[in-house]
Amino acid sequence: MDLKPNPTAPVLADPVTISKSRLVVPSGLLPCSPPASVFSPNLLTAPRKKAGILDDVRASSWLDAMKSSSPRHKITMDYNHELVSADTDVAYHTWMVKYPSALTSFAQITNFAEGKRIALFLDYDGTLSPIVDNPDLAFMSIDMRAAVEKVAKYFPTAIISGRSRDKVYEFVGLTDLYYAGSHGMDIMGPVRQSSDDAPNCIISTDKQGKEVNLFQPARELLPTIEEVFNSLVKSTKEIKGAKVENNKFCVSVHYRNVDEKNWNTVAQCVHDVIRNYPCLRLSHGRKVLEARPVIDWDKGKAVTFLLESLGLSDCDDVLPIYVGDDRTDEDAFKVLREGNCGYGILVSSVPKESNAFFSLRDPQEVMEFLKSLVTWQKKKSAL
Ligand SMILES: O=P(O)(O)OC[C@H]1O[C@H](O[C@H]2O[C@H](CO)[C@@H](O)[C@H](O)[C@H]2O)[C@H](O)[C@@H](O)[C@@H]1O
Repeated sequence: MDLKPNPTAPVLADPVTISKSRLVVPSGLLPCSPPASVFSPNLLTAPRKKAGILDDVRASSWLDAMKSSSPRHKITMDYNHELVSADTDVAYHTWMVKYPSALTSFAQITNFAEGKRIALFLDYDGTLSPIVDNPDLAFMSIDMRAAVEKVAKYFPTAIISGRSRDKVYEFVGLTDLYYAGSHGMDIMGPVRQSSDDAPNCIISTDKQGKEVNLFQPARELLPTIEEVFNSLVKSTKEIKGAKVENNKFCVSVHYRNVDEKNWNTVAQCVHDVIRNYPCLRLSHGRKVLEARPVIDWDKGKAVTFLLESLGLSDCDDVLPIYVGDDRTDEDAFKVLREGNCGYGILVSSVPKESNAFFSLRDPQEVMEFLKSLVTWQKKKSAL
């Protein structure tokens, strides 16, 4: 799979993912379907398909994607590239013309927010916490936690992560926020006025005993995902550095610490397991392959869902801002861009094609941005 930017292709399209979902997602649930179908109860009716020769081709295309996303193989413009050189510094400044810094454009953002309520959506890894080798040690700093806590006092704030909801809650450790785990497939939010349009919602209680709404559109697949997790742990156990993470509604296979000469073994192991589960598809993040349910649900849908749940879906009164660094965050950027209703902010220290409007270099700048929002809101309230 070639991840190089192609001006004629949709931004960051993932051919493997797309072709697989086209095979199995009921037509009414395809991304272009009208919003009414978003909460269809039939999200999991994926027909069985046989594994075939195409699957081997797909396994090798995943290896290509893994290689092309490594710094030695690419110069600019892709999602897992993490080295910064003098050349890329020049490229970065050129790129920033298209994706200006949210800090230097702060006045523009807040001008647009005049008379509106800001709703804030934050990704976790690479946004609130720096990318580190061991996913279990991706802690956010004390300062960042304080900044998130403050900003959430002034603006409705949600964390939307690829991690399991419990895990990201453990990392963030703040109560006055909303949390969506598994790339938006596990949302704990406020009780909706009407759940007619969201049949996968159940009433539950949060850790403080407060009544909340739990939305888990792939709930039926939990045993399957557990099974896949166990198979992947088993099949990758001999690969030095490989790590399998159970994110509840998706399974992540990390290859950040695997010698590049063994990446093909990782790709093959993952592919060999996933090919037996047509209800799952593969996607690719920062040095990670992820198996996730074939349902028409992503971080973009999660943003729409949370805005509705919070009674904040009127674009005239609300300005949603989504801050994220990875490919799955693009779904949310796209929803905001296409709905012409909010701003996506891409966190990146290298140029990447994106549906975001603005950029921030790293979590440190994210923290500055959050603090600026608080200062701005405080000043406004004091007037
Ligand atoms: O949506 P996010 O909150 O950004 O989560 C996406 C994935 O993040 C984690 O993996 C990434 O960060 C790790 C820690 O810095 C890094 O070691 C890994 O290489 C990155 O891919 C998390 O472990 C995954 O489960 C998430 O899906």
